Amino acid sequence: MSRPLYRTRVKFCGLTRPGDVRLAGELGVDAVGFVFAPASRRRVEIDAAAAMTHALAPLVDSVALFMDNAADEVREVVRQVKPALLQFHGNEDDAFCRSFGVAYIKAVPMGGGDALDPLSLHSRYPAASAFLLDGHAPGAAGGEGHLFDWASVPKGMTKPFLLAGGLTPDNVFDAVVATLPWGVDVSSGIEVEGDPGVKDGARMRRFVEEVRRADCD
Ligand SMILES: O=C(O)c1ccccc1N[C@@H]1O[C@H](COP(=O)(O)O)[C@@H](O)[C@H]1O
Repeated sequence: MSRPLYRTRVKFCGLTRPGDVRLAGELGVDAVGFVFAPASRRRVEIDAAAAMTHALAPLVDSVALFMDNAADEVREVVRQVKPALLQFHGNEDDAFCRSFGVAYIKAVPMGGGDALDPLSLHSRYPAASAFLLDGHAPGAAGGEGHLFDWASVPKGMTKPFLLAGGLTPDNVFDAVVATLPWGVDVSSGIEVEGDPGVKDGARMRRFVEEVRRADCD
């Protein structure tokens, strides 16, 4: 399939350091994610995330990630961090996700082995801006580098989808060519080994280069 002038969006997730946020912007990344999921090893405090937004380059979005957080906490993040998008990884329904007045992405676990039915997904989350197809199993958290079979990405997605789960600078070229996603989302694949939340500048750079190479393919 030819994709003239197509640009795959890139989101770096689980940032915990202002310097990584700054570098993401310099590399031309479209969005950075701050994790508020309760049990995450990359969870940041609300005031730390708000401070990191000052390191965002112009035209780079911030995304706040949740997994079954209480509504009050989501509201407080929205108030203080002012994210452009919310990303939900738990059992939140459409009414909950859209109740904060901020566009949202719904994560879909692809690691359970069941075929994904795009029609039922779209009808369960009619207000979602996009879906994030992630490699973890249903009920599990993301950010653990779990790949899934890209052949299971359904063809009939009428909303944009982000591909996630186990992406690295070494496989993202193949991932983009195989699935033609709206965007890709990565966390552990651009980190310093064994240090969740600490991104590796060289891996960040190579990840973006590989996405751009795929866009020219
Ligand atoms: O990053 C986390 O700690 C996290 C916690 C709970 C839900 C989702 C989480 N991260 C998301 O998972 C994807 C895939 O991560 P990886 O690249 O496989 O490490 C990541 O893009 C985050 O959006």
